This record gives sequence, structure tokens and C-alpha cells, in this order.
Amino acid sequence: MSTERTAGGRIVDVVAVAKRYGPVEAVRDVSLAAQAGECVALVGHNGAGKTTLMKLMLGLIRPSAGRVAVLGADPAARDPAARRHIGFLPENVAFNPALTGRELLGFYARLKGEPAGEVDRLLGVVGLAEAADRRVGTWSKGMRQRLGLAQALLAQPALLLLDEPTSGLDPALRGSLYGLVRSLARDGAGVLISTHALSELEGVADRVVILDRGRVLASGSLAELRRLARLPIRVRVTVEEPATAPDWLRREGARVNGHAFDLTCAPDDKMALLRRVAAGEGAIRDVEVAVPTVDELYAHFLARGQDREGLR
Ligand SMILES: Nc1ncnc2c1ncn2[C@@H]1O[C@H](COP(=O)(O)OP(=O)(O)OP(=O)(O)O)[C@@H](O)[C@H]1O
Repeated sequence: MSTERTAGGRIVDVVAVAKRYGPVEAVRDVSLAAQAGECVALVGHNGAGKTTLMKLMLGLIRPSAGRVAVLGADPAARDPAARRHIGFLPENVAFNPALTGRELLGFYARLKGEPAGEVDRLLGVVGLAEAADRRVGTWSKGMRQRLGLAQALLAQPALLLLDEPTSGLDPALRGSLYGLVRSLARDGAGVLISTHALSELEGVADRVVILDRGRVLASGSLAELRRLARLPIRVRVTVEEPATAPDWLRREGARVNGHAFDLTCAPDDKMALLRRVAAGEGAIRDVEVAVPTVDELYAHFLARGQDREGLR
């Protein structure tokens, strides 16, 4: 196994990078890093700059400003040995439909100098062993996507770049793909995933980088982003009898569903509020606490970014 996978080793370093295509600033002053064993997600709407960042990490394009290092080297230096350590699943995987899964993966394995045994192993890893000898033209989108993932996993890459790997997959297939991603990260790979959907990333991404029109709006773990956003927490208190509910609850809460009151509070005030609710003893039947969803977090950071640029 390559030394680059030593726990905590820097796999990707993007420092103050800009990329311009003529008048279009696809990426502006972006810095991000991924360590060995870490899964980092690039999240953003269409045109946010996710694919451009992946192309920069693959060395397919060069930055207009700033610096990109992958496994300590310039990815655009065209060193084939360094390229072996990078696995890439493009956004739109296209395979020759007349070939079988085994033939296609065998072709990519030969390109990477991998032994034939790896083909069978990887077809098993992505759950395609049984379909391997059918032409991929007869496969579902999810099966083709998993073949793309198997191709990206050839040669045990130290860095895995997955560009919108779950687009078009049903929830069960998304779950199994993300399960695979987690196990690769546990084995020491650095994984970068791009996606439109922040809500998919709970329990998957160690860190999330939210992008909008080429710049980073926020980055951190989902827990850190929640703390940063300070979005209100919703508390629903159900009482035995509204008429005998504590005075403060009737005053401060919004009555819903006959027997319940909705309250909101800042994250730091949550425990104090729950203590007040608990002091209501017999009058209180139930309490539910709802933290902001990841979609609400995403909307918050997008809106904040647009406010700062005077776009709203
Ligand atoms: N080769 C190119 N020439 C000109 N403009 C480009 C080129 N590639 C990308 N862009 C522009 O750069 C911006 C960022 O594009 P990019 O493909 O990186 O976004 P993305 O976040 O991957 O979007 P999507 O979710 O739609 O794939 C867009 O405005 C896009 O039109």
C-alpha cells in the first residue's frame, strides 16, 4: 500500500485557486484539503464549480491562479505513476453498450496494468458479479454507475474523485454506494464527492464544502456547519389539557393540533427551554425536538452568500 495513505497524510491541497474560462470565473479563491481516510463533499447547484475543481485535481486543466497539489505533486505534470493513484468516476459514465461488464472492466484493468483477478474482485465489490457477462446495453443506469465506480476503484487509488455519483440512483442504491465510499475511506483513501444534495451526506461526509458560483460559502463537518448557522431549534410540546398548560407555554408557544404548542429557540437556549418544559411535570404529555435539516442549512448558507454579494 502506498505511503501516501498513512493516516492523516495530505492527499489533496487546493490553495487560493481560481479558474477562468475567458470571461467566466468558474472557480474563485477556493482553498480546500482532504486527508487520507477522509471523505470530503463538494456541494453546490449547477455551475457552482464542482466539476472544474475535480478537473483541476485530475490535472486535466490548470488553475489561472493559486496552487493544486495531489499526493504532494502537481497533477498537471503528467506523471503516469502519480495518475495511477487517482480514481475518477465522471458525472456521465458512457460505456460501449455492446460489451459485457467483464470485458469493459478488463479493458480498464489492462490500461492500469492491473491483474485480471482484480476484475472479478471489483465486480463483486460493487455487486455486479452476476451481471458481469451481460452486455451493459441491457443494464440499468444504477448498474452502469456501479461499473463506473468499479473502474474508479482499480489499482486501489489513494484519491477517489466521484462526480455526482448518485445522480439517477434510487435511494437503496445511493445507500449502498455511500456505504462503499465509507469503507474505502476507512481503508485510508481520500474521497472527494460532488453532489447537488446536501441531505444525502449525513453520516457519509466528514467535511462538506458548500460552493456557489465558484466560491466557497462555508466548509466544515455538518455539526460545525449547524453550529455556525445558529438556525433556530423547534420544540413541540404536547400537553394533557391545553387549559391547564403552564402559563408561559400558552403565552410563548403557537398552538397546533389542539393539544400541542410549538416553540423555537437558539441552540444555546435549548437545555434551558427543556428544563422549563420538564418543570411542567404532569401537565406535559410529550416533547419533540427538531434540529434544522441539512436542506435548511444549505438554504441558509446560499441565502447568506447571496446577501453578501447583494444579489437578493
Ligand atoms: N470549458 C468551459 N468553457 C467555458 N465555461 C466553462 C467551461 N467549463 C465550465 N464552465 C463554466 O464554469 C462554471 C462552473 O462549471 P462546473 O461544470 O465546474 O460546475 P458544476 O458545479 O460541476 O455544475 P453541474 O452541477 O451542473 O455539473 C459554469 O458557469 C460553467 O458554464
